[in-house]
Amino acid sequence: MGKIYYLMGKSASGKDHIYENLIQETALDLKPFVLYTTRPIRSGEQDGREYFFVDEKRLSELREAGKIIEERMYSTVQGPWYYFTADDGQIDLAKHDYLGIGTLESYLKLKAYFGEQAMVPLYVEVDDGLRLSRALERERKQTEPKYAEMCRRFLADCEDFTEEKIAEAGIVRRFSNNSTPEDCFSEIQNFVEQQKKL
Ligand SMILES: Nc1ncnc2c1ncn2[C@@H]1O[C@H](COP(=O)(O)OP(=O)(O)OP(=O)(O)O)[C@@H](O)[C@H]1O
Repeated sequence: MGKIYYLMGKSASGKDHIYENLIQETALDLKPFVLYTTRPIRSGEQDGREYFFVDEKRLSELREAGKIIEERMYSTVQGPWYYFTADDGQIDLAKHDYLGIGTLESYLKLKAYFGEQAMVPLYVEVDDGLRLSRALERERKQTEPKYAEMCRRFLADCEDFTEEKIAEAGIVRRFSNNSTPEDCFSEIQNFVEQQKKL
């Protein structure tokens, strides 16, 4: 039976970067598990790669069709943004292993939906000061930097990723991304290789 490897961590902890590297590692043979969002696409992102970028009308259609596994709404400085996971036929655990990115909350809902044995959490951590400076550096490179939203995300993370919530989600193993991206990636790569042998 296949597994869903699920990357989690606070904003700017390096999930996208690690995701890209893991997906490209052909030996791991992980298929992308793509979530949906109604937030505007950022420069450098591609529809169907980081997320499926859809509008609220599409979300309503999927809701009405009973296809939503989990959904979250964030009140941002640009209005409400929805992030959601849909049972749209992309997952076939009889055939493949998958890699997704999400939150603790979505991880718990996926665990309830697909079963605990199907889910492997990959929790990435970076010291707050370092993470904030990486977030700022990343935002500066955007054509229209959204600093207020960056700050909101940083503060919201403190509530979304409390130690209690991490423990409640059953997350024990943590991967530090304080050092180089290569160090963090190779630690996760080794872990996934071990898991695939189980
Ligand atoms: N180990 C590292 N050392 C230095 N910079 C890093 C490292 N890992 C990631 N970065 C940089 O930090 C920034 C945030 O990384 P990334 O966008 O991958 O984070 P994320 O967790 O996907 O963020 P978000 O959840 O906000 O989308 C990027 O500019 C990335 O290039």
